[in-house]
Amino acid sequence: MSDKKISGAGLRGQSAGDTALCTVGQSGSGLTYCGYDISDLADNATFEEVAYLLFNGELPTRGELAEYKAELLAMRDIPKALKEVLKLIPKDTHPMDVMRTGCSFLGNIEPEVDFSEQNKAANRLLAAFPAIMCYWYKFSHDGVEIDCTSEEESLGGHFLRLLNGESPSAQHERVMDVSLILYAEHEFNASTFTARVCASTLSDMFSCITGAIGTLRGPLHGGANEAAMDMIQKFTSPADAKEKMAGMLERKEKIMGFGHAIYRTSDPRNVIIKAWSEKLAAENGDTSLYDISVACEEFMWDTKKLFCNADFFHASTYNYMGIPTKLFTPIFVCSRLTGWAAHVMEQRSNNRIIRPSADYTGAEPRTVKPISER
Ligand SMILES: CC(=O)SCCNC(=O)CCNC(=O)[C@H](O)C(C)(C)COP(=O)(O)OP(=O)(O)OC[C@H]1O[C@@H](n2cnc3c(N)ncnc32)[C@H](O)[C@@H]1OP(=O)(O)O
Ligand SMILES: O=C([O-])CC(=O)C(=O)O
Repeated sequence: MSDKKISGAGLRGQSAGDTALCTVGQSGSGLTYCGYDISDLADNATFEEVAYLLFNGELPTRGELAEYKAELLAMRDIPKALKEVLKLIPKDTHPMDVMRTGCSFLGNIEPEVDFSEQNKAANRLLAAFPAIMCYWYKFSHDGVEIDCTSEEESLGGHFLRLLNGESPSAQHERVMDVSLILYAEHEFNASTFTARVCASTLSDMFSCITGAIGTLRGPLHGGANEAAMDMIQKFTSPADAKEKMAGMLERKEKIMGFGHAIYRTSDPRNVIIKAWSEKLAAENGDTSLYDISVACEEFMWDTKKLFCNADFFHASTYNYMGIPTKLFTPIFVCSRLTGWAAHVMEQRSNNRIIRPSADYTGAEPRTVKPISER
């Protein structure tokens, strides 16, 4: 697969516009946000700094960061009307549909009136998404109406606090922070492109993000972290994993969490999240899920030259932190919102409606026969 030409269906290999936000597969370890390598950001920045970077083009100073974090902290709670809507959504609804509805409804009651409010709208969603997810989850699953505020310093810590009702350990807070950094931005991926197409019609921020959530939901995109978890938890050992994966490949099934539309030999986010998965496995004392995941990685590379994308080791990482599988993709939303919103702003700053052409493959020109003659 490494020598496969990037062309053909799915607009692969075609440039669909300019961006100053991100490069994928070009320099450094292969992923940069506004010129910063992803491994540098994962080692030396926080998610709030990355959000600020994507929205403003520069990393914040100490003062700017403190101000930004205070602004986000003040916007974490969600309105009563939104809580009432979330309470109506059944327990067996997919949480991505909850995120989509939550985002859309917030746009009903706190609309972006004009583009001068775009940063406010983006920051509001960034601050409120953990509450939308956890309020619905805790109410529908445990019948508990949680307090959606917290004094946790980071958004990652805030999410874990709402989910578990207690402050996370420093290690878990940092893992969540790194995970949010890794998922924040990725150039013209399918969900971001959705957001940009919507933005190009001069639609509002909430519509752009709602559409992007629907696109991220699919298992070929963000939904792969959940699908990978469903798969690895069926494997009983590394040997069992290899045997069952061989069967899946024989049946021409897609193995979720492997392969990528742009990267050819590795996804730079994998090595970072994999290292955290290993640390959490050691902390947990039961390394079997990590060992199984490593066996999957080896098997897929040896047999198909397919590598883990960002999603694969996120599955074991989140599982080791006790996060329910169905919340994996919504966490991706909490992070990627930053990339989506930054692309909406960028599209608006130099807009032309996105409207490609199609090659027609249908019937030759013909006339309508009266219905009595058909
Ligand atoms: C954060 C993210 O969104 S990362 C992506 C998450 N998605 C997944 O993990 C889903 C599983 N992976 C896939 O379906 C694909 O690799 C995608 C959607 C990510 C990329 O799709 P494409 O760009 O079409 O893949 P690509 O052209 O590299 O595929 C090459 C070949 O490898 C096969 N292949 C690619 N990924 C996989 C996989 N995970 N399992 C089995 N076979 C695969 C393809 O079927 C294709 O075979 P073919 O040439 O016989 O048709
Ligand atoms: O770029 C892509 O096609 C998918 C991806 O990895 C992402 O959105 O993070």
